[in-house]
Amino acid sequence: MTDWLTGCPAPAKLNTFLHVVGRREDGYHLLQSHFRLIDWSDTLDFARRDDGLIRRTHELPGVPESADLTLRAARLLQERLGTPYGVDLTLHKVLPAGAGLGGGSSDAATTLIALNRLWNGGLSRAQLMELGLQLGADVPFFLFGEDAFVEGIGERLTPYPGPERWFVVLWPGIHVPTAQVFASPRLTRNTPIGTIASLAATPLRNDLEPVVRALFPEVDAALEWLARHAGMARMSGSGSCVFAEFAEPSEAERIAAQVPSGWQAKVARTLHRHPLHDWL
Ligand SMILES: C[C@@](CO)(OP(=O)(O)O)[C@H](O)COP(=O)(O)OP(=O)(O)OC[C@H]1O[C@@H](n2ccc(N)nc2=O)[C@H](O)[C@@H]1O
Ligand SMILES: Nc1ncnc2c1ncn2[C@@H]1O[C@H](COP(=O)(O)OP(=O)(O)O)[C@@H](O)[C@H]1O
Repeated sequence: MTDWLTGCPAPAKLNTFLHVVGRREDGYHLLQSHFRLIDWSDTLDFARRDDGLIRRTHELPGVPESADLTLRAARLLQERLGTPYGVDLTLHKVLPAGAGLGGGSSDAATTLIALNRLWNGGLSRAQLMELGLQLGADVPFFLFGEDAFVEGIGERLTPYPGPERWFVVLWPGIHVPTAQVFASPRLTRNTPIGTIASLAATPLRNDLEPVVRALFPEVDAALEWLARHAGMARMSGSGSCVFAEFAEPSEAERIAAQVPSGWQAKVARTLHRHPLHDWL
């Protein structure tokens, strides 16, 4: 049994569309969405400890240890397995947080996958997905590990592979609090439920976009700029990142090169599978 794992990737996702189709009794919203993995990632290192302690060696601005999704994931798995092992973990943060890319959720998913291996946990993909849902609605998707049609609050997943694409992902430099977006009285919560086939024939839309545009002028400006230069633009998840989609990398690079200074642009490509897919 190996006692460390380094350079474990935690890739981001984009929502090519997102419909809010209802609300659960507990206030959580029911969604239908196409989640795609992209090759823009955080990375994590893990060193097993024999004394049961779980420690981080990184700092995350604004995120205390008690809220860090990597530590929360490690503690949850340790408890579930009843293992005597602990870990020193290090997150190399690249992805903007609170940006609709699911970075924190992906960090949590990679932690569960890596520690399940490092601690010889033996949990299946389905068991880890169930555990991951306790950490956040996006976590099961990253454990599923491939493009998916996502329903419920994020726990019902059907494989939904999309074509190879390149995206210009534009980060307007702000963090959007997901809970504030879902709490807005402006949010429409009654988009008709579709099937994969019917939705494939429907124009792509993110129901959270009008709410975020109205609350955060930076997101509105980024969407406007991208629509003008790329001919299309949508927001991912609850923002703040917006993106345009291309069939060729050269076109994406051309648009990214024109992005005004002050905004961060990244050209990202679709991933066929999560890089750690075969670890489960
Ligand atoms: C909207 C989406 C779509 O991909 O993405 P992000 O922009 O966050 O990546 C997700 O469903 C977000 O998932 P995630 O970021 O894991 O959300 P959570 O931490 O579970 O929830 C944060 C808060 O948002 C609200 N929430 C979240 C998900 C959901 N389906 N309905 C909700 O009402 C709840 O108030 C919850 O307390
Ligand atoms: N490891 C982590 N990386 C990023 N954010 C984290 C992490 N742990 C906790 N958080 C908290 O989760 C929030 C949402 O993070 P993230 O998943 O990146 O955004 P989003 O849900 O918009 O995609 C952050 O604003 C931060 O407070």
